[in-house]
Amino acid sequence: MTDAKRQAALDYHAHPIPGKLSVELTKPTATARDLALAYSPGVAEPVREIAKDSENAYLYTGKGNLVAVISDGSAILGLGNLGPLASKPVMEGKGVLFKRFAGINATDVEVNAESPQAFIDTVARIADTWGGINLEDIKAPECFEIERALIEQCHIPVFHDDQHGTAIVTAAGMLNALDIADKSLEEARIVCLGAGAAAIACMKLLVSCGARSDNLIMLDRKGVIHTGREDLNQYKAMFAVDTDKRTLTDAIEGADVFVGLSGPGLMSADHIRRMADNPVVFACTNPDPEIAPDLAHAARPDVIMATGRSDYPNQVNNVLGFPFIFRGALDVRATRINEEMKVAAVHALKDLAREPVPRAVLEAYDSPAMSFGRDYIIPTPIDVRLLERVSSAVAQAAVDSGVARRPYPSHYPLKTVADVYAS
Ligand SMILES: NC(=O)C1=CN([C@@H]2O[C@H](COP(=O)(O)OP(=O)(O)OC[C@H]3O[C@@H](n4cnc5c(N)ncnc54)[C@H](OP(=O)(O)O)[C@@H]3O)[C@@H](O)[C@H]2O)C=CC1
Ligand SMILES: CC(=O)C(=O)O
Ligand SMILES: [Mg+2]
Repeated sequence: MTDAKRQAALDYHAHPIPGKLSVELTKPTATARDLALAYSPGVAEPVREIAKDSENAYLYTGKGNLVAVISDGSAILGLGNLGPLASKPVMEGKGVLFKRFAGINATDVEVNAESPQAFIDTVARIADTWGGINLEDIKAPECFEIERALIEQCHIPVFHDDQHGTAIVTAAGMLNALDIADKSLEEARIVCLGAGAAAIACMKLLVSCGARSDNLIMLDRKGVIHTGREDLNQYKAMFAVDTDKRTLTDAIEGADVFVGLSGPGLMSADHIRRMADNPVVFACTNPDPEIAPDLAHAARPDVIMATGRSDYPNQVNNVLGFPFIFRGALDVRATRINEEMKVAAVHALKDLAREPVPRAVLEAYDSPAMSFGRDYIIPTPIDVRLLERVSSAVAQAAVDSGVARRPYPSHYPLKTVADVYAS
């Protein structure tokens, strides 16, 4: 990043007031009567109702439209383990995206936990406060057990965004990219650099969408994950293949797809030159991808290239998923976010990319034209139709799969965030 851009980012966060979110009032507070309703004595009435039946919290408090974004700061973007407080700008940022794109109020919570169990205990004790929990930037393998335990212990949807949000968006983009390359997921030879939270979940979902495990090579810091290794945790071991390939240079030879969920600058021009025709490269590490798009395009004019960033075409980033997935889940009061809901989100995203792009998106991206093709494999986050399509698909899947506690919303489809409270 240039010095000017770095300073612009710091100024954006510092001015005119520090941070990116604030709390707003939803009720009048001007008069003594208002205060007597908002606080003492009026507030005692909803207290009594919630004590009688906890479901009344959805009626009398903001719980039903409130998501916690919770992190321990152990895997902040691709920056590594920088601790809970340093993760706060990202968690506030996720809150901004929840509100801006799906009308969901979000509180960020940064937990200083000495162990995964301490993290689980802390979150489980306060979970009832929210309508849902979005776990964020927690490193593997701890994230898997943390998510499993919290899903079991909490009565609200718990969703590790770096796993499932990323996997949903990656699968949608991948199906479209391979279609454009005239290849199929079933036949594609895939290399995944990274074997952490995002990589494991992305590869699991690609396999359940049709990719063949024996066509897939995953690498961690020590190289190819193969059956001869004795240092693999159970999550990596699921992807161990019987091969004599050991390095990225070995693995990438002739590959159709590269997915990077690892660290900055780890893919070279030489690597990309070794790939098959029309290679699909998702260099998704944030903020600096495994290979810069300019370098990738210079090395391979036939590349179909995506990054996690907003300033290049094809942003494969979980921002396309989590706001709308939680919107749909909250609106039917789903008990969890299950596989059916995730698959519904994949198809809604994939299909939307094939439709004409609204003028508002072209203006926001200062682009004369965008249409389904190499530089537009997935919708942009600014596209208001995501709210309509993804939230509806997720809510319907929740109802159909039996995890919804409310019927499909009568005020759906949502056309803008202003429709959120229209029920
Ligand atoms: N675009 C998007 O929407 C998203 C992008 N990401 C990106 O994915 C990356 C990983 O995040 P996450 O899964 O949450 O983090 P984790 O800490 O869970 O996993 C990181 C993985 O990257 C591997 N890795 C790190 N450095 C190297 C290296 N030099 N060579 C090979 N492998 C390496 C690690 O290997 P080892 O296991 O050996 O330590 C580990 O498997 C981040 O950069 C993040 O920004 C994540 C979520 C969403
Ligand atoms: C996008 C995101 O969640 C990450 O890079 O961690
Ligand atoms: Mg993240």
